[in-house]
Amino acid sequence: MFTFTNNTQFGHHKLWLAFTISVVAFAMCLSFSVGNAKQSADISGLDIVGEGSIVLLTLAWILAALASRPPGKVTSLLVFGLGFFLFSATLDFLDEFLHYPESAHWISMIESYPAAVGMVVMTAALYQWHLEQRALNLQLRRREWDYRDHDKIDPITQLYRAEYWKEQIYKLQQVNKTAVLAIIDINNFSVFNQQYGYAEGDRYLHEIAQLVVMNLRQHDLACRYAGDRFAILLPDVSPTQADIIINEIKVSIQHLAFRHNLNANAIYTTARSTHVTLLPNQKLSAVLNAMLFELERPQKSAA
Ligand SMILES: Nc1nc2c(ncn2[C@@H]2O[C@H](COP(=O)(O)OP(=O)(O)OP(=O)(O)O)[C@@H](O)[C@H]2O)c(=O)[nH]1
Repeated sequence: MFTFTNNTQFGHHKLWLAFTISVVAFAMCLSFSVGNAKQSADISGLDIVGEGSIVLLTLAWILAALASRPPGKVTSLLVFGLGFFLFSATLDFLDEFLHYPESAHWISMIESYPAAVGMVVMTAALYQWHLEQRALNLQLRRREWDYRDHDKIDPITQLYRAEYWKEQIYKLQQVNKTAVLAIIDINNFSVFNQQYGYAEGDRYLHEIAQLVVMNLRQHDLACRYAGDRFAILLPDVSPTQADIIINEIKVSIQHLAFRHNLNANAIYTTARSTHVTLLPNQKLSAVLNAMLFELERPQKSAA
């Protein structure tokens, strides 16, 4: 759930949290200062549930936006818009309990205006969000294709897991496309873990993942296959081009100078790989088994 820990953005939004509390407090002060309590016979339980839920859900939306988003234009517009909406919703909710004298009928009249302003501001926020997402989509190329499912992202490498890779392969096969599949395996990674610890191993895997992504073309895909293995999908590529790309990834990994703690001496590693061209009518599971078998063979054969 939402907490103030590193996993959420709350820590950056103390002012917006204060703004949200102030909006509710201001609406309450305004209503209580001019309204008188209604007789219980005039209070409708159904309206209280309906309008109370709108207030609670708007608050939940604000908290969700603040928990998930970094500070910036989109977040500010979203929370500002939702804040106006919350103001109207709170007034609406409170007038279920309060009766306003003739002289204070303006309060019921102004109730709907902040909501309308809030909607306009939120529309602007959503437009800005769309522009922001277009920029982010470009950064995500080579890590994510046309379908987002955050549950399938591996937290260590920040790449999608093998399941996603396979789904994208099936999609290519469905439209009769040929593609090259590759698996890259880091050599002797268990020895690295033993020497430097699992946490450093995680950091190493993360850095290798960045390298793999950097070496791909814009429309390729890199995923984490399992353990110290990376899965790559190269559509629209000739066998020679695929050879070059995969070889360059391995050379990059070989040149990665990983530094453990404050140690100036770099640690280097090597990787081996296997790749095949998958035709639309081939069975992925059979091809994958053959690739994994190839990787397990003595290292010369899958170099
Ligand atoms: N740090 C870290 N290690 C992992 C993770 N997942 C798997 N491993 C380790 O990766 C190692 C993989 O071992 P092996 O499959 O024998 O691979 P290897 O030691 O590279 O051996 P070869 O591939 O034959 O060279 C094991 O020690 C696993 O514990 C992970 O998420 N983080």
